[in-house]
Parts: sequence; structure tokens; C-alpha cells
Amino acid sequence: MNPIIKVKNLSASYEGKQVLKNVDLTVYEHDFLGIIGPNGGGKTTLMKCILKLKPFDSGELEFFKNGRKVTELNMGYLPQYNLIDKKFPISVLEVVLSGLNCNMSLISRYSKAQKTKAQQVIYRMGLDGLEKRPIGQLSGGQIQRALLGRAIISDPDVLILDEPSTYIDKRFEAKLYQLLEELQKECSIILVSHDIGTVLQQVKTIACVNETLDYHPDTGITTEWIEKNFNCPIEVLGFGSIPHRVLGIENHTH
Ligand SMILES: Nc1ncnc2c1ncn2[C@@H]1O[C@H](COP(=O)(O)OP(=O)(O)OP(=O)(O)O)[C@@H](O)[C@H]1O
Repeated sequence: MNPIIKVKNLSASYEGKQVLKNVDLTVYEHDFLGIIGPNGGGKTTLMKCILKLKPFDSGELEFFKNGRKVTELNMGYLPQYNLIDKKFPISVLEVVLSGLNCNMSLISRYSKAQKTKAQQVIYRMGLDGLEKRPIGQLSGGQIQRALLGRAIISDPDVLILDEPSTYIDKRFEAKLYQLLEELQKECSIILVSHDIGTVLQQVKTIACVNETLDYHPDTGITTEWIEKNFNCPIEVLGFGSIPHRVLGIENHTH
């Protein structure tokens, strides 16, 4: 299994307050990594460091493609919903096209092929008919779907999803996970989620971020492990079958 991202001994802070401490993490090609952890544990910060949106204090970040070290990866990012400016005057089509990483501000400058691709992505997201609608006039779930379309239109090497199902209804959620299963054949996926039950059903590997990081090469983990890492009692939906899949737990030293 080839690695695609290696995070080594990474520490990060905001205004002198440490948020991530000595984090090590390897993401593999076609991985489906679930990131869980308590509020404020540093999940989004870790994603931003990987996306090079936030400088880190120390440590290393390495990218690989087909076993060779590279300087950049094409990453698709679905940010947390609360970071979206819904007043920004942009349509669904423009949101999706803006994921093409080109420095084009006017929609007319996108090629026919790019617009066709955007149309296909919009259809895949179940947003056909809403192409011209400004995002301010969409529901929360529709905005998230438009942003997911934006994240996948450039066929990324890595897809990073920060709480993708916050506003997505149950009907589209099932479709979303089916879509992610398909996408995993084409790229690696990192999914940040509070909904542990969903994460455990979907992912191949799991990491818990609470300043430091605990990693599991499989999803067969115990409630004790989760409670230790969440450091609080947890409510787990759809968790019923998990104890049957309990496997060995590694010891982690912090
Ligand atoms: N831009 C910022 N400036 C200062 N502090 C920040 C900033 N962004 C995040 N923090 C702080 O860093 C810590 C980690 O935040 P982060 O958003 O990474 O956590 P998270 O695990 O993603 O949380 P949640 O589950 O609530 O989204 C929190 O204490 C937060 O208040």
C-alpha cells in the first residue's frame, strides 16, 4: 500500500496556544480515513495544515504519488458548513466550477468541456435545475452538496470532507456514502465527523484527534477506546454491531 500523505511529528498553535502536538499520520492511496475527536480537539486545524491553509510550528508534511515524493497533491476540500459565507453572490454552477483550480473569475471564460463536467457533477449531486440559483437561496443540505461538487470536480488525489453530513438529509446521506464509496476507487478520502456510528460503518481506518492523535488501522475499536479519546461520554448512533468487530487495540503513548 503506497502512502499519499505523511504527517510527521506535527505541532500547531494559534497565538501561542498549542492545538496539535507531535501528530503522526499516514494516509494511503485509496484510503478512507475517518477523523473523530471532541469539539476543539484540532480536527479542522489538522486538515488545514494538510491543505497548507495553516502554517504549522514544527514537523513535516510529505506528499507522494505512485510511490514517488511530490511537492503538491490535488486536494478537494469540503469545508465545515459554518465557514461558508452564504451572502456571497455566487450560483450553484459557479460554486462547482470554482473547484477547477483555475484563476478565472468570469464564468464565460470556462471552456465548454469544463461547463459540461460541472453539469455532470451537479447532476451527480442531485442539484440539477438549481444551476443558476444563488447559494443564499439554498437549503443547508443543498449548499453542502454544491460544495461537495466543488470539491470533486477537479478529480482530486485526496478528498477532505469536514463534517459533510451536518445538514444533509437522510435520503441524500445514503447517496453521499454510496458516492464516497465510488470516489474511493479514484482517490483517498479523509472524513471528519462527529457521527461516530456513520464513520465506523464507512471508513477503513480511524484516527482520533484530541491535541495528540491516536490511529487505528481498522475500525474495530471499542467504546473504551473512543471514550478515552473523546474524554467524555459519547452518544453513538448505529453503534450496535461494533462490539462484534472488536479487534486488538494498540497501546499509544502520548
Ligand atoms: N483561527 C483561529 N484562531 C484562534 N484559535 C483557533 C482558530 N481556529 C481554531 N482555533 C482553536 O483551536 C482549537 C482547535 O480548533 P479546531 O477547529 O481545529 O477543532 P475541531 O476538532 O475541528 O473542533 P469542532 O469539532 O468543534 O469542529 C479550538 O480550541 C479553537 O478554538
